[in-house]
Amino acid sequence: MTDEIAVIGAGRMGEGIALTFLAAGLPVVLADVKERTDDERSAYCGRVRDRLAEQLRAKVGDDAALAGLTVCGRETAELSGAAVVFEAVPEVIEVKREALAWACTRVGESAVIASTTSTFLVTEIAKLVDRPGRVVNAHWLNPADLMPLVEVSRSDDTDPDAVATLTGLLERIGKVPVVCGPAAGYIVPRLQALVMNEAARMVEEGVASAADIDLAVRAGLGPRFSVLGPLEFIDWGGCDILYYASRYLKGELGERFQHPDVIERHMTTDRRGLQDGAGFYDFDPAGVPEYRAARMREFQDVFGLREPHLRNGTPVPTKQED
Ligand SMILES: NC(=O)C1=CN([C@@H]2O[C@H](COP(=O)(O)OP(=O)(O)OC[C@H]3O[C@@H](n4cnc5c(N)ncnc54)[C@H](O)[C@@H]3O)[C@@H](O)[C@H]2O)C=CC1
Ligand SMILES: O=C(O)[C@@H](O)C(=O)[C@H](O)[C@@H](O)CO
Repeated sequence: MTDEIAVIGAGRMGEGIALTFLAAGLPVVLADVKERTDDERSAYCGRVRDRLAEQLRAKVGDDAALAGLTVCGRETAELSGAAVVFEAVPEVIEVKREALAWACTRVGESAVIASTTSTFLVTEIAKLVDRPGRVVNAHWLNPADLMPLVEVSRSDDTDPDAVATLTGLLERIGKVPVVCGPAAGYIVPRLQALVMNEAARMVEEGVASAADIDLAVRAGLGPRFSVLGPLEFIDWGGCDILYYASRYLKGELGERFQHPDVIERHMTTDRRGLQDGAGFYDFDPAGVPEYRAARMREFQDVFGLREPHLRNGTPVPTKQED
């Protein structure tokens, strides 16, 4: 496998992906495939290159890795050497169709094609290329160069080697790939859509100010979930707590708080979490004290990092009244 990466679309995500690979020392072809005049293309590619040079300097101390970057237009892009091609054009299916059809005429036989789409299922994206088995969705979070997670979504038709190539590459540059099926919203957008909508609803209902809701998440939910994922926290705190809380919240706030069947099953099959030695995870009783202590140390590390930031974080710019 060659080391070369191609990125199609030089916007927010395309630039962030290119920056990530360049900083890791891998060569990148960054192709701007929007129709433009020669002058527009030249100016656009120049701006992208300048921005990446500046970001590389900020990230790794110099822009030496810029030597591995080719920024080009669709007329001159040479993608045949790329092991993995990341498509990062706007979230419009016709635009993706056009860009991927173009890419298929340029990429090598064994290249993996990874779409950064936030919403389209991998089964839909696979219809837009010549060999559907080589298509995987790679959902980077924004900002792409900083967020460790990349959600990798595959379908039953995806070649397992394509998934292995992509996850191997991501791990090699220090990312944390998580593989999921072809379900709408992957993992993070699905979870965060509920959280963001509920936060907005609380502002609308006058429960608290936007700033206080955001602080509650930054000082509470966010740091906690960086140590204990939500399923681990169900086991940690007790499935019974979630079960009774869901019933109460459903009664007070509505149907959207209905728990799924699996929560009811865990209640009736002695899988309430740590207290039963089983839940979403199985716990070896002998290992539980050390497990708890280790997680508490992780909490201390996180709060050590977060405290000053929470107290002295960058203020949100506020519009001044005339
Ligand atoms: N912005 C975000 O926070 C995130 C975006 N994504 C996904 O990444 C993909 C790219 O999004 P962004 O980088 O935010 O978009 P963007 O708008 O910043 O960049 C898109 C790039 O495509 C070019 N472009 C515009 N119209 C085009 C056309 N008709 N044909 C070809 N190229 C065209 C633009 O000039 C730009 O270079 C989308 O699928 C989006 O859903 C995924 C995660 C987060
Ligand atoms: O989590 C991200 O960085 C992105 O995937 C998004 O924010 C999505 O575009 C979406 O979840 C926004 O609601």
